[in-house]
Formats: sequence, structure tokens, C-alpha cells
Amino acid sequence: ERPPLPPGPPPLPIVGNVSGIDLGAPWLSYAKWGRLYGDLVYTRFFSQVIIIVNSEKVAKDLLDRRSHNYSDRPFLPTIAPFGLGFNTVLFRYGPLWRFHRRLFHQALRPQAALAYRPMQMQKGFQLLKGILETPENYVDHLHLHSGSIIMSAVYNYEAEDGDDPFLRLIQRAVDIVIEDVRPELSSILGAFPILLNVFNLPSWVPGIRLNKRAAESRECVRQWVEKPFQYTEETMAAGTATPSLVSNALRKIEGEDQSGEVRQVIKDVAATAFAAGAETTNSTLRAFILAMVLYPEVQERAQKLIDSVVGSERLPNFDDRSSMPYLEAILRETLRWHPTFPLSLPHAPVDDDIYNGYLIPKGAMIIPNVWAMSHDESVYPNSHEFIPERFLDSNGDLTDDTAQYAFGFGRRNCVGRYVADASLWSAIALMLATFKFAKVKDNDGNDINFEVKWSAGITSHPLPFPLTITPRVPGMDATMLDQLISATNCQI
Ligand code: HEM
Repeated sequence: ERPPLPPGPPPLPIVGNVSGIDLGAPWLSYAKWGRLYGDLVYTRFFSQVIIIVNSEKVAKDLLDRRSHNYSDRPFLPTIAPFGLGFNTVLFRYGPLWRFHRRLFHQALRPQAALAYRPMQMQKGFQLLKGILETPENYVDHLHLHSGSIIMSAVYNYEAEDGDDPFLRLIQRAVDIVIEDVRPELSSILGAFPILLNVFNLPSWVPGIRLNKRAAESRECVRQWVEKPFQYTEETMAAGTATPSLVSNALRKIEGEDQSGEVRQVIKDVAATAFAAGAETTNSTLRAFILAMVLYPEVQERAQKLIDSVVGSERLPNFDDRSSMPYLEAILRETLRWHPTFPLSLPHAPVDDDIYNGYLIPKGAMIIPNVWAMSHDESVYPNSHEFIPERFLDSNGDLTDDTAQYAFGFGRRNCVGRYVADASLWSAIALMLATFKFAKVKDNDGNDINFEVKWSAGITSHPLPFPLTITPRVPGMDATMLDQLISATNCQI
């Protein structure tokens, strides 16, 4: 006899449960179900079985401890039409995924990630200069920061200030994907494969927008995979290539593989790195800035600490990191307070499994509700508040909790997390040392409050909100900033 499926909301007629979900913040709906039904919630979108995991313990039991079974990804019918067949993140579990993962690991493992630090500091300096010049465009500066770090690490390509052609191209594709390749939408298309034929349907058919977007996505993605790779090959031929994921990997196979298969893997891994690494870093830093605006006392405490450890003659660098646990706590609290992937990325079991007496059928879409885990009041009291102190013990030392759920679980966890961690830490330390982030004030000098809203896609970031960004040192100009930068050793 088959064990029962986990409990869940009663299916609604025809459309499965899809209408019971707040599509603007599905993690909230799922967390609510969690309170009603438990840590494992069963639901369906059309024919796709979905199992939502609302607790860290269950996520670890299944995705970490039984990772041999839970390292597949669900089939998403949007992958091919949107041209995303290259993307490691979405690969089914198998030899090609393993090959990709090995290449990633070589380039991004902790020891290898150290090599990017000087570059990450440089991109951090560039970020400061951009914000000093046009603080109102800070989101653009953050895009450039996160995107150019990946481009440098992966393709030894140094993105231009302002409107970089590669970054513009790739961002367009990423925007489409983040909005349109969500599991919810994918399930609908999976249930009605006929909808996939939208690509050939006349323009009056609903879904035609998706059709246009898919065609646009395919073309953007094609160029994204090919063009920066060509750039690296050209610089290698010219003898000007500095070490990068692509140039290192190509050097390794020089004179060996002529089949083109390995070349294609390198190309695809490189393109995946951008898809996985740019938007995520950027979104996390936007959440950090929002937190600084909402919690000025946290910001001041961090700035006092930086002043006491670093002084005012230079900017912080990686050497200062271990002396500033409160900054570390801010980074962890940022990852916790609003995880960039509130619903992580779905895993799928290769075989049927039984957990706590419930059946978890193979092919089910396992959605880790990371938002619910990071807002578990029994672990994080007042979880809606940004309180870095929760990551410090009574001696002011960091606790063991590193908010790792933000980077996923098991064998599919984030292979870029060491690089991401250094990008985030350096940007946070440099921005806090240099700027004050605050609410806008009205004519009477009172703070103008605002409602906090978050984007809903695969990743989530704060929607635009009013703020001021001013240098902490009165009269700071580009020359003064340059002096601070020159006084800062970034070869650490
Ligand atoms: C703040 C920044 C980042 C966050 C929050 C983040 C988070 C995540 C999460 C939640 C997953 C899914 C894990 C799972 O399925 O259990 C993931 C996967 C992945 N990440 Fe990251 N990531 C970040 C930055 C990066 C960077 C910088 C890179 C590469 C340069 C990267 C490369 C990848 C790859 C390749 C995967 C797919 C792994 C697989 O499917 O086997 N990520 N990341």
C-alpha cells in the first residue's frame, strides 16, 4: 500500500491550486500553508506535483542527507523555448551536469576564489566612484559592479563604465528569464503543451506576448553564449588574455580535444556563471541598502566599527574582515532578512521516497521555502526586523549560523558562493565606509516613510524606494576618494 501524500490545501477545480497563491509573493502563501499543514505541503499546479518544504530541518534531511536522490531538477518546459538549454542551473542530474559542476568547482572553489579578490576590490572602488558621481543611479552602478565582476572572472573582460554592450545584451535576456521562466508559469505550460505552440500562433492568441519574449530570449541568449567567449579567444590569440575561467579552461585542453564538445561545455559554463552570479549579487546588495535606510542605528554601529578598525586614511580591505564581526553579521542578516531566492531553486527526486510516513513521488517539484526558514520565529524572533546582533553571541563573537540556506542545499547548492561572499563583503564594507544611506526628508526635516515592496520572480529584490546617499566625509569629491583608494592595499 502506498503511503499518503503530504497534506495540503484542497485542489481547486480544473486549475489546480494556482489561484490560491499570491503571485506577488508566493513564499508568503506557502509559509501560510506551512502553518496550516506542516513542514511538508503537497499541492499541484495542473499536472505537476509540488512539494513545498517549509523548514530547514526537513530541507536538510531530504536535500542534504538524501542528496543521492534529490539532486535532479524538475522538467521545466520553458527551458528550450527560451533558449536556456545551456544553463547548468537547470540541468537534469547526470554526467553532463557533473562535468559542468567540475569545471565550475575548479574556477570557483575557496582557494581559486581568492585570486579574484584584488579584482573584486577594484570593482568595489569603481562602484564607490559611480555612486559618488550619480548617487541617484545607484542601481545601475550595482548592476555594473556585479556584472563586471563575473565578466572579469569568467572572460577576462573588463566591462566599460556606463553602457557596456555585453552587459546590456545579457541583462536583457536575464530580465526576460527571471520574469517568465518561473516554476508557476512553467507548470501551466507543462500542463498545456499546446501553449508551447504559441510560437506559431497568430497574434490574437493570448500568450503571444510570451511567444515574442521567447523568440527574443532565444536570440539574446545565443549572442550571450557566443560573443564574450569569442572575446576571450581573441585575447588569447593576441596574447593579452589574463587568467579567467574560460582562458584557464581553454589552455588546459590546448592540443587535446578537437571534438568541440569540451569547448561547448566551457562556453555554456561561462554563460551560466553570468546567469547565476550577476543578478543574485546585485539583488542582495539592494536588499542591504534598503536595510541600511530602514535601520540607521545598525548602519551607525557598523560605521563606528569601521572607523575604529580601519581609520580614516584608507578604505577597508579583506585584511580587516576578521576584525569586524559586526559587518559579517550584517552580511548574514542581509541573506536571512530577504533571501535573494526566497523559494531557492527547485530540486526533484529521481525515485519515489518516503519521509515521516509520507510519499514523495519521483519527479515532484521540491520547493524549499527559504523565506519561511529564515523567518522561523522559533529560530529568529522578530524575524521581520533587521537585527545583525542575532548572529553574535554574548561575547560579540559570530555564532555558527551562516545563513547557508540562502545558497541552497545538497549537491546542487551554489557553486559560486565563495566568489559571491567576497563580492558582497567588499561592496558592503566599502559602501559603509564611504556613504550614509538615509530616508529622504520632507521640508520640515522629517523622514519620509515608504512601504517596502519586493519584486517577485525567481530572484527577488526591493522595488525602487526613496533614499539619499551622501558621502560620510563632508566635501568628499572624486580626488579625495581617489586618494583613499590609492592608500588601500587591495592585493590581499
Ligand atoms: C548573492 C549571490 C548568490 C546567491 C544568493 C546564490 C544562490 C544560489 C542558490 C539558492 C542556488 C540553488 C541551490 C540549490 O538548488 O539548492 C544557486 C545555484 C547556483 N549558483 Fe549561486 N548564488 C549566488 C551567486 C552565485 C555566483 C557569483 C555564481 C557563479 C559565479 C553562482 C553560480 C551558481 C551555479 C552554477 C548554480 C547551479 C548549481 C547546480 O545546479 O548544480 N552563484 N545559487
